[in-house]
Amino acid sequence: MTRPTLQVALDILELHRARQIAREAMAGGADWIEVGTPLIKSEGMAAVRDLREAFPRTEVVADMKIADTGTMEVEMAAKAGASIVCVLGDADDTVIAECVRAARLYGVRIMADLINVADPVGRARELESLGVDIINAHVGIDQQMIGKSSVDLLRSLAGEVSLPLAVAGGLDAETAAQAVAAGADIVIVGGWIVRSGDVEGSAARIRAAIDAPAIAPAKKKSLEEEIRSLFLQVSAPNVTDAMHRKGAMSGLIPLTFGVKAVGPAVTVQTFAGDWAKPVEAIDLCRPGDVLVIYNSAATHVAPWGELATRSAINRGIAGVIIDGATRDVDDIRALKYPLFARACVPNAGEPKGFGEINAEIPCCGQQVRPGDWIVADESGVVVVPKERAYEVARRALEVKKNEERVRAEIERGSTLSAVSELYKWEKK
Ligand SMILES: O=C([C@H](O)CO)[C@H](O)[C@H](O)COP(=O)(O)O
Repeated sequence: MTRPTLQVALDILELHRARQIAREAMAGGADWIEVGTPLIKSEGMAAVRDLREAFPRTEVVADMKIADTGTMEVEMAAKAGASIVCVLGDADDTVIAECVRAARLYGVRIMADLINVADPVGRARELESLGVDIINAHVGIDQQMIGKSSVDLLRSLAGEVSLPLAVAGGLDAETAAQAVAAGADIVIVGGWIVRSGDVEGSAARIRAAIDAPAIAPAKKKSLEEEIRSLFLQVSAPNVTDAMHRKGAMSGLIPLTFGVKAVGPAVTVQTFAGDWAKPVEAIDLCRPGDVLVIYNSAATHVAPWGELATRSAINRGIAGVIIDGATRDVDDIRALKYPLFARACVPNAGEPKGFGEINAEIPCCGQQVRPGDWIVADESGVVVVPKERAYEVARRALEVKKNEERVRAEIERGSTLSAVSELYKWEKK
């Protein structure tokens, strides 16, 4: 088997950072450099020129995602120094044919990207007959967030075309190895390398994985397990960032430090100090649920305390959020239990039995339905609509990964303003 090619996709907005990240990725074992679409949109052909100059002996791939004016775009990328130019596989045949003609004239190759193509196998065959040089089984970043897999797309193409096959979309060391086992000649990795805090090390891990692909049988998780494991890896701020600054409850205090609560909500609506429904709800929760209580935002009387907390622990409840007050905070802290409330007050209420369990409730400025996901840590509490839980969890992990490389650059002595070219990107 020939050694698979590792193409690092520089999906970075700032050229000075892209150049340095490319150096580190090459040191880790990358073969080809891709000037990613976001970099091309941010810096134009200057980015292709710059990276060609910095890496004179490397294949430089311009991810132009050409949709029209094939000749003009291939020509500009080729003249700037690209040796491979990407066209959308979904572009009209006239565009593909023009790209191929221009590529022959300028001595470059064409990679056709199957992102969003309805019939990938049929289109890959057509693209081959139109003369493209490489087919890319690509699942875009937004599509990855709803669980689409580039390795599955690649598998569907195996043996269908005789062109070299590339694969791109959310690959890490494990899935990159699976892609090679499924027939990938070129493995394209963006985020997992370029957003990592250790770019060289991450590239080296992918290199090792694709050079000797050892496939461990994947353990299938349920969707709920998958969502939980993703949310456990991120913070509440990562989650609101992923939701375009939505979902955060306001006015809650984390009463226990160093703990986190993640899980689907069981909701309780009740009147100030009436603790019957909150305590009955404990027995209805499944292990891993989060109990969310609307207690009329009252801060003078508590529907919750130590004995309820001990009961919640016995049921495996992941945490409790109260739009209202709690008492027994010292005991609850000693139990290291994740509890978030508006206030602490010693007054107990009474078990009158008003209210209901598992109806939609307001909670600290947000609406919460049973089954919506809660992510709570020392920064606060976020609610995620159940229909978008997987997607938001994936996006939150992307937010976290994005911060890793930026953090590493600040640790090396830079500042947030310099790393992000803040003045340049202020709204004009
Ligand atoms: O082509 C890409 C995407 O459409 C953004 O331009 C990425 O380079 C490609 O998906 C690889 O990046 P990751 O998915 O982050 O590995």
